[in-house]
Amino acid sequence: MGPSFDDGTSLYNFVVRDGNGVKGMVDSGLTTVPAAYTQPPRERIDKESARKHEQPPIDLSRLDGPEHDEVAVEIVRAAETLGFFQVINHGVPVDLLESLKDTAHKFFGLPPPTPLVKYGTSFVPEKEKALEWKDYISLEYVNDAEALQHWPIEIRDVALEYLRTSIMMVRKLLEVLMLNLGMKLVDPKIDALIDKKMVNMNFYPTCPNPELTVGVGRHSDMGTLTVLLQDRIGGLYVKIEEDMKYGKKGEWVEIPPTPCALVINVGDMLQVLSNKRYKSAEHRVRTTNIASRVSIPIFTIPRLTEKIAPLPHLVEKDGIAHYREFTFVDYMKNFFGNAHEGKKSLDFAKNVDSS
Ligand SMILES: O=C(O)CCC(=O)C(=O)O
Ligand SMILES: [Fe+2]
Repeated sequence: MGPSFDDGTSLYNFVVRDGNGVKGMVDSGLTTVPAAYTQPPRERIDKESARKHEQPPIDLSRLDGPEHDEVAVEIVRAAETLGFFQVINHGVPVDLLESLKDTAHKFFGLPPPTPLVKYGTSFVPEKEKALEWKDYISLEYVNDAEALQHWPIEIRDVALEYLRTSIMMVRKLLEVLMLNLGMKLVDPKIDALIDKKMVNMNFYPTCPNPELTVGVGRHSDMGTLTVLLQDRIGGLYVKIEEDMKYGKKGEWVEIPPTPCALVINVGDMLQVLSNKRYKSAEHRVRTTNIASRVSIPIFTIPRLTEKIAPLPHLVEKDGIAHYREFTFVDYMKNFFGNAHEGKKSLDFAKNVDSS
């Protein structure tokens, strides 16, 4: 008889303690998802009704030429509207993107236990509505030497190269976005906003009941900017915050997999600093019964002790501060102390006077 996934303890033991992951459940021949992974109806994803977001990717190589200002406007527009956009000619080698996806598939194909891989979400049943259909590994970057020492050997070299090349791009994007907010940026401020970096590898195993599950539930990213590499399977949906030419408020649009492109999204910290101009959009990921999917995000977050608040001259201009000042570490504790619930994490920083 195969393992039982009906009660929380044996599920936890199999998936987490014994390191089999969601993938291990699938490989054991499971035909229906266990109750713990079944989402309440309002969280399920109706993939038929989601349209694709059809904005073409932004060509970042144009930032270095005579069209710099036009590209800067495209970046700012994207951050102010959907909060998600795709970029090409981003400086991250295209063959590296391919090897990252291959490496992720191979890594998650290794027999368990792979001790550094975390399975499911927080496994705090009183907080989670239902678990996510996902296995992942999170690599925190402190410096090259520590990464070389602690990151799993199978993935560390490609992950480091990805981080190195992506961060140069993140810096350029942040300069454009901050300059548009009227901030003359000296490098140290940018550095403080992207002081901490994490490379995650997400593996979404094939799911027997994709209509009942989510790969990742509705959330916004807590940091500054996120870079995301997705494979060709697709399934990343973003919620539109206000009516725009390609969609209506509240509608979900899919960010279509685009060859050679990276996805960029605004995190909560940029929404706060910009006093709500830039959108840290709610997003989620569906599962499929066709094939497993990998995605590889880089999260950039501020220094833990950094004080975050809307920029004072924006508050003056707007006549209101939509957020109060807080220390980033407190924001982070609140973020991880609660289950994903859309953009609720931002309530922590909301000013009582703000609508
Ligand atoms: O897998 C994806 O496409 C997105 C994952 C995501 O939103 C996250 O890890 O924060
Ligand atoms: Fe995310």
